Amino acid sequence: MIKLAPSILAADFSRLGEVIKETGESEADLIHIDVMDGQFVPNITLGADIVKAIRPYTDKPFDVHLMVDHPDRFIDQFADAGADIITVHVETCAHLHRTIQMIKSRGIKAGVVLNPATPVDSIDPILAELDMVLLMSVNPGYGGQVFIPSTLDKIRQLRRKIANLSLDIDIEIDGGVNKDNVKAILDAGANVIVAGSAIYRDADIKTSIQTFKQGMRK
Ligand SMILES: O=C(CO)[C@@H](O)[C@H](O)COP(=O)(O)O
Ligand SMILES: [Fe+2]
Repeated sequence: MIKLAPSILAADFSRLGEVIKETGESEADLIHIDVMDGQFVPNITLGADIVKAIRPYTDKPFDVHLMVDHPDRFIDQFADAGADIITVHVETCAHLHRTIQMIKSRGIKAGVVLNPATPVDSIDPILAELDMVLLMSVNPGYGGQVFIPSTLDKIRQLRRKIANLSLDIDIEIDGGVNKDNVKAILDAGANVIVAGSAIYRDADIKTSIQTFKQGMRK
């Protein structure tokens, strides 16, 4: 199933509750929440207390993308705050299998994120344990960057691998996705699309999401 996960990183943080409510009333399938620690990535965003504060504004699943070193330290906090999916970067996990088990032990979905320079093969041993693989199509840290075209080959490679193993795993793409490149990304085999600036740049969030989803269905 094809899904859209608007990234609130590009939203107006001064009215975050309202933004979550409007996104919740839209055709969005998930709400993508970028957590950055100023260590693994050169930027700081928000923590579990903010996720907890916005949780009452919608029932849509929260897709929490952890861009933090040693993510094991924060999994319980984000699960308690209301995350439905937690993804961790393979580049940050010394014991990836343990981290994935920690997430799943909380009864929520678990995914792994790969930076643009990290090969798809690096997660072969853990693939069968995952609900989702997130392929970064920019180097993480900021919204509004340009999509890296070699991501398309990684999507095809990963989709082939998943099909060969008869697994049921979502492929999510994050970074620089817009109405002009989203079809190529879906055609390559991705099924979950993160979009930040392409969605929240417009004041009318619901219409922006509706239009973006129409473009995904074409
Ligand atoms: O994880 C990240 C950035 O590190 C993303 O989720 C961005 O928030 C996507 O923003 P756009 O590239 O769509 O503006
Ligand atoms: Fe993200």
